[in-house]
Amino acid sequence: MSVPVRRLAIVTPVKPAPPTERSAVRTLLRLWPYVRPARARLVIAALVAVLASCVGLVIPLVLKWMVDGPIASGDTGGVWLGALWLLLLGFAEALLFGLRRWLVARPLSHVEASMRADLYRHLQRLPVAFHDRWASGQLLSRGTTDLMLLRMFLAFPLTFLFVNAVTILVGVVIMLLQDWTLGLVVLAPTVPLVVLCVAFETRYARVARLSQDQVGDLTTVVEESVLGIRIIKGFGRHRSQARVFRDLARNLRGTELRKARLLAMIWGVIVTLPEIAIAVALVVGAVQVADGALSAGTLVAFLSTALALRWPVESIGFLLAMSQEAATATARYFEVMDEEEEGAGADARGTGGRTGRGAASAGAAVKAGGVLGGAPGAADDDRARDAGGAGASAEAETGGALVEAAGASGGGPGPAGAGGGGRAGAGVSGGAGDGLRFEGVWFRYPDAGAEDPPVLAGVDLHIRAGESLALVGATGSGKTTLTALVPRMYDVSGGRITLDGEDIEGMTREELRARVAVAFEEPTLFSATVGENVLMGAVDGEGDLARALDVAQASFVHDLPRGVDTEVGEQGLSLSGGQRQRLALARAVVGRPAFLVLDDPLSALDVHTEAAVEAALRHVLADTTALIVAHRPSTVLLADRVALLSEGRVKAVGTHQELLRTNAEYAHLMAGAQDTGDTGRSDPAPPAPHDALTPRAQEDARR
Ligand SMILES: Nc1ncnc2c1ncn2[C@@H]1O[C@H](COP(=O)(O)OP(=O)(O)OP(=O)(O)O)[C@@H](O)[C@H]1O
Repeated sequence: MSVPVRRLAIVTPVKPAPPTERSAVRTLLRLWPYVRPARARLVIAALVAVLASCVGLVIPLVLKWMVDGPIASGDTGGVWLGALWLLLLGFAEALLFGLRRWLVARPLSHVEASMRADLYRHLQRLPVAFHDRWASGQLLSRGTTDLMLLRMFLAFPLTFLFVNAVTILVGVVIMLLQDWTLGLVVLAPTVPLVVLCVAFETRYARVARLSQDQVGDLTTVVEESVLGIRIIKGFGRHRSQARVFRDLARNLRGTELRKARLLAMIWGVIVTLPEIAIAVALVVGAVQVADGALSAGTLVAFLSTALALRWPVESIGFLLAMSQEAATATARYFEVMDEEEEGAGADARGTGGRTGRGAASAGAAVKAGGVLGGAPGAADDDRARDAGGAGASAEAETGGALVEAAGASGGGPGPAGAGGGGRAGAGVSGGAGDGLRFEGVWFRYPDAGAEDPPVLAGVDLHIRAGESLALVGATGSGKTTLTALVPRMYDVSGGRITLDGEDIEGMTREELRARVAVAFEEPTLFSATVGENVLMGAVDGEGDLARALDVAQASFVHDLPRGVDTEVGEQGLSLSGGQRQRLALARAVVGRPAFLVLDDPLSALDVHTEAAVEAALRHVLADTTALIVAHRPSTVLLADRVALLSEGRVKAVGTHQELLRTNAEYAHLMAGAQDTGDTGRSDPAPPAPHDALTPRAQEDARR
């Protein structure tokens, strides 16, 4: 039994880069909402940088004045004055650049932080189906490396592409004014440079995207290796895992080298062409000075200006490269941000498991005709709830019982239409106190192929208020999937689920999660204290911690170094599997939920602890409506009735003994469980003497 988590893959394939429909500029413009609050500072910083660059351009003019004036006339005082001006100008330039940096540092770190916070918030709200699809490393790299690239872009290339453009323009005007023929010589490489830069940008965009995706894949492997270190060590998979890592690292290195080659090429061209032009201008200028057509001071000023423009021109190559990487990072960031969040209520249909619509037509028909028909596409929660309530009461009038009518007979609704029609006719939902109902529920995972059969194909099941029902089925029959639909980890593809007659899709997430608590076989704990982990199950973080620990037989926490205040470490790996499961169970019951969904929550416990937990759980279950996935007869016996899930439908419902007698498939499944050591006892077996147990079981039993 497993929580439906992302399918395990040692290497997650690179997410293919979407076609680059947007230009880099249009992509980068999407950053505007984040940059907006910092706009004033950015503009001031850019103006300060332009001023600093222009101050730099005045230096050649002072040189010209010195060469043609004080130096030519031997005026020592004038030379000192010129030198002082040069010193002041250089100092002012440095000061202004420092000011620019100071102006942007704080607001830009704020931009990065708020983008990261938004990404995190969004990730929390994306449906489970999204997380099934996306490798965690891809998400991590978007939240770290990509955002760092964006901050660097906003701090540097964004300003300097503008500043350098203005500087080059002013410098070119100064050169043309000094000697237009020399100016034209220096300007000659402009056209080939622009053409080359455009070609470079296109090629670099592709490689930059590949590299950033590969960083994401590498992050995934590192993360999986760290989290799965026990498996890797246990199975001696160091070498194969290292090989996977090496291959990905080699690919990334190859891509980085391609980036470096492209950069080297463009930089080489950007540096060489202007240098050649300056050299030609120097020769032509020297000839003109020799001919007396140009003053030496003008030539010095011209060449100094040309040299002052070298850096703004040369830097364009890597500024473009950084901008391109920022555009890719922006695209990657918004690929995640553009994913639709789980909605709060009825209008949220379609967020999770909605891609299997085709096979879901029967259930959809039920929904359209019966329950939400009165308010299709209800725009807000209240309207949707009204619609759900109306549907529920309308159905209540028709009388009858779903499970008994359709499920127990084994003749569930057919795949297309029959089920919908049947359900619509026989559809019955009570109001308050109706318990938990699955009505013609269809489900297909969003990433399933169109030809794959749905996991659930018209499930009808009614768990009466206060009743506990065990769900039994062969492995892969869809038990975990069915339980995941109740807290809306996925949305049904068709049909509906009601709590006390109210469609769960008409409820807000908060409302739903306040009423339903879940515990899975694979318990997930967080890096927090035991108490915090358990109290996560209570709506407001408040609950009867002691009672919950008692129900889950988790008294072992009192033996931990700091009791309930003990930190459990990352994923609670410092605890045993059984201890983690008991904490997860405590978390499920701490909020005293009206509905409890337990996915084989006792599988890791030894028989005696299981018996003790079951005894305590019986009291909780007495006033809770519970759906319990069970593999073992002992867990089945916790429940009032049992439902057999097979081929996507509920094939039989009854008590354990009834089904053992009347249903061969059920008897077979339970016989299998007994063969593997379970007794199928109707009461918890008396604890065996401690010395008959494994050391872990003995320890657990003692506790
Ligand atoms: N996230 C997912 N994406 C796509 N298919 C999935 C996903 N999770 C489960 N499945 C598929 O859905 C089917 C039902 O799986 P599910 O985990 O619900 O079965 P189960 O009855 O709980 O099995 P078990 O008893 O082994 O845990 C399986 O065929 C499984 O491969």
